Amino acid sequence: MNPLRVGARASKMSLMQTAPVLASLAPAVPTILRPFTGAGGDRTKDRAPLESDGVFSDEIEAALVAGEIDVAVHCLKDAPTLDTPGLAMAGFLRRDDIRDCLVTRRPGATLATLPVGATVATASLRRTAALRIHRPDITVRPLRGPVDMRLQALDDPKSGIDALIVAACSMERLGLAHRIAERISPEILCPPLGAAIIAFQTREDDTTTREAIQPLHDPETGIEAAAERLVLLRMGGFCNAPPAGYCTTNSGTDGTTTYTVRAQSFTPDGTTTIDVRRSGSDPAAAAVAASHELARLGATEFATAQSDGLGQHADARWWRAKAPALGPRRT
Ligand SMILES: NCc1[nH]cc(CCC(=O)O)c1CC(=O)O
Repeated sequence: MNPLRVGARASKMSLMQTAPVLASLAPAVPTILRPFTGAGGDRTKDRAPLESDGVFSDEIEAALVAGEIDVAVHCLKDAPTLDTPGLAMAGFLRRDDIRDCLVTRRPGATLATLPVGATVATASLRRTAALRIHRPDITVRPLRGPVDMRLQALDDPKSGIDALIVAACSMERLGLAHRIAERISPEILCPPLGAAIIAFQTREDDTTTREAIQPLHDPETGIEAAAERLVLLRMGGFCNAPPAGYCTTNSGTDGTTTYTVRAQSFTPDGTTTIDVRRSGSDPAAAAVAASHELARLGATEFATAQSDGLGQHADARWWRAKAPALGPRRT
């Protein structure tokens, strides 16, 4: 068969997570990798625009639509919530560890034992909100850019950064799992919808390519991914904003499978959190039920307020001005 032309972001993490996948398709399916150096890679400045829907993937999707590549590799977390017309997700790799992790400059510290007043670098609203709840003494320093560049900043003693919070799977994909100081419980820091899932996107009508990549697809992850995208769709969320959450699969000894969808929304100053779980044998129904409950408790207002105030999310005063209208802490 003709080689599959695969498009992926050119960051170190993207290339390191994509290369083994390509290798596993050979020799039956030869592949050629085309790296894309789009908007996502070099936004290390904290005044860069928020990571809104599709900012990482627009350029790769355009090449896919134009027929310049056959497969796009995305972190599902960064992929557009709505399928771009003519394109469709064709497979999902088995999910990695969904947890975020703490990476410290000096070994040994955990979120609980970081010194009072330590500086933790993250530009994520979700991570900032969790820090404000669990460690209000910590100074949050906005830091964007590829994970390997954030690590360089951490390791530079002049940066004054004591720790980072990044996805555990991004450290694993970079071959840096040994630098993980603590894998943070999802009860303390809820992962984003679509975390730790690598997705393959093709043209919708390209059955040849869709079949060629089927050996890579993990059905359980596919179901969880679909449930999580449904929550995102219903809540109007996007990569760096609420809601957070995930779907888990539990196979009972009696042959039944139960899906639990957790969904969470919060204000970044940590004053208000909504955290819901819905379970059932139908993952889509669980996702819809969790979304309804989140909306009923006011999360849609959170999401709207978040997207109104994107540039100001680090400004606690802005949040205090908005938060009273959103009601007290619910759960
Ligand atoms: N926004 C950057 C990004 N996009 C996906 C991941 C992690 C990998 C994944 O969840 O698939 C990361 C880095 C991070 O959050 O530390």
